Amino acid sequence: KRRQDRRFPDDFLFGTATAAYQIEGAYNADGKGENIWDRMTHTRPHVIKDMSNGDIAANSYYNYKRDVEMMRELGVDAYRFSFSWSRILPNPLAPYKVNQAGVDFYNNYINEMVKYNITPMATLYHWDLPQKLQDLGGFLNPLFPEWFEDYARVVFENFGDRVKLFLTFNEPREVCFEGYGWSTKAPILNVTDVGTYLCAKHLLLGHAKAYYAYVNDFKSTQQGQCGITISSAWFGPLTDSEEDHFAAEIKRQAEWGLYAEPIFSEEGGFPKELSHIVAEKSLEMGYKQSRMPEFTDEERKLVQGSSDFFGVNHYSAALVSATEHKTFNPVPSLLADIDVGIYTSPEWLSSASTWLQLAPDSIYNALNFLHNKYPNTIFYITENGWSTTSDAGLIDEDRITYYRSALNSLLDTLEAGVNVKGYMAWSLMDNFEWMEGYTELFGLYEVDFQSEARTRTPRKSAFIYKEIIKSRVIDPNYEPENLTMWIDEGH
Ligand SMILES: CCCCCCCCCCCCC/C=C/[C@@H](O)[C@@H](N)CO[C@@H]1O[C@H](CO)[C@H](O)[C@H](O)[C@H]1O
Repeated sequence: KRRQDRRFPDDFLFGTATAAYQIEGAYNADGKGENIWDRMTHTRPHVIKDMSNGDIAANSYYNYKRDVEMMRELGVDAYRFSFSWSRILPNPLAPYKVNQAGVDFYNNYINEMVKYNITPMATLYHWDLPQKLQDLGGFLNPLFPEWFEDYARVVFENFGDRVKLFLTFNEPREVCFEGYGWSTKAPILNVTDVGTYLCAKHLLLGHAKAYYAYVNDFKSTQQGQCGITISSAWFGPLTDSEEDHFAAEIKRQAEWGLYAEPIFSEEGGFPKELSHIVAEKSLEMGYKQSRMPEFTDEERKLVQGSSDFFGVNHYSAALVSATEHKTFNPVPSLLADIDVGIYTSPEWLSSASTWLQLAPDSIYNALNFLHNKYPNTIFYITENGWSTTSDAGLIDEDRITYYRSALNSLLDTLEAGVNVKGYMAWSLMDNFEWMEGYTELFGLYEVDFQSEARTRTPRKSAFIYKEIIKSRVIDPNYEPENLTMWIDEGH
């Protein structure tokens, strides 16, 4: 039984997170260029569950002052948001011609945060690739690392005087596997054999080039830090058998090791066992070489160590079996390569999202594992949260249960000596949930998508999170008196 007076350190950064395409709207305002989500939702609307899009979303491009007011209401220390590449560089091949209106928007947004002592944490890429780059192959083009470095330099130059925490990419797995190796995120390319692996290599090189651009040309004056966010669900073995332990390890390598190992491991390069499996299967199937590309020595060294911290998006867990619960997958594909089954317990509380359950101790299991694998690494939890259906309303008891459980697991993690410096709740407000449109909502604040103003109203969970941030303690019995929000003094 956990003690109830355990505290988060005073300097621990509590915040919330969002992403440009999911909240900003203004998809074609003031010179913004087209991105892959604009193109996909406009030309193939049926791929989104409710045929919706992010054209207006929460309209944060115009509502950003209200958004910062909500941050002040919650009393957050930090706010994680992302830049829209095509808003800043409508022609991404011409990085010397910025869209001043886009730069002004982010300047105003950041200034409003800084004015109220809210630390901005900025992601350079949260899935909204300029369409022009996709027309040239996107992450599959070997020129991608150069395009990304050019864009990163524009961001550091314009915003690095006030932003001290940068993240290059949000969730490489979702970019590469879901977008290129599968069809569950734009650009839904479904190149199952090589899409994930080629994208992973170019993404990692782009990350490393941006990181060293920061380290060599900006860090000494700006004094900030630059990391990457990797989705790190927990995958443990279904049984104690050796086969299931190995299956869980291979699943971890395929889900996040593919992106973490080249940066954070001592050896560098893609994960060993997974590389071996993919190489073997590729040759058996008549490929000339492994479908997983190699890094040259120079590339491996460039990527290795290219991060000041590890951003973890953590939501859930699954148990992995070498023999049970398998599904049919296209051959060849990453899922066929690893050939394991996954299981989630019916006893775990379910959210509105098929992939998201409250799996006990999952933060502790994932972070402790990563800490042991990559000792001395600094971690931030850059996303964690819970979805409800669109008719769920303001009294969101399941979300409260989830947040209390997750934060208790985080306290266990801190007590075990893992160096976690912050926690960003996903999300500040309801937003466009990618392929699920507006059918799954993650907001601490409800957004009325029927109103022109996109009115924001705090849910009960917002009051619970506010109390945790203020007291640094998780009181399981705390109940707000009513749902009227206020701003505390000093915020
Ligand atoms: C269809 C049957 C499913 C069975 C259950 C499977 C359970 C698997 C559990 C592990 C989940 C692994 C995939 C994890 C994905 C998430 O980390 C990730 N996609 C979250 O991305 C962020 O999500 C937010 C909310 O979805 C938000 O949209 C944000 O933009 C993303 O960064």
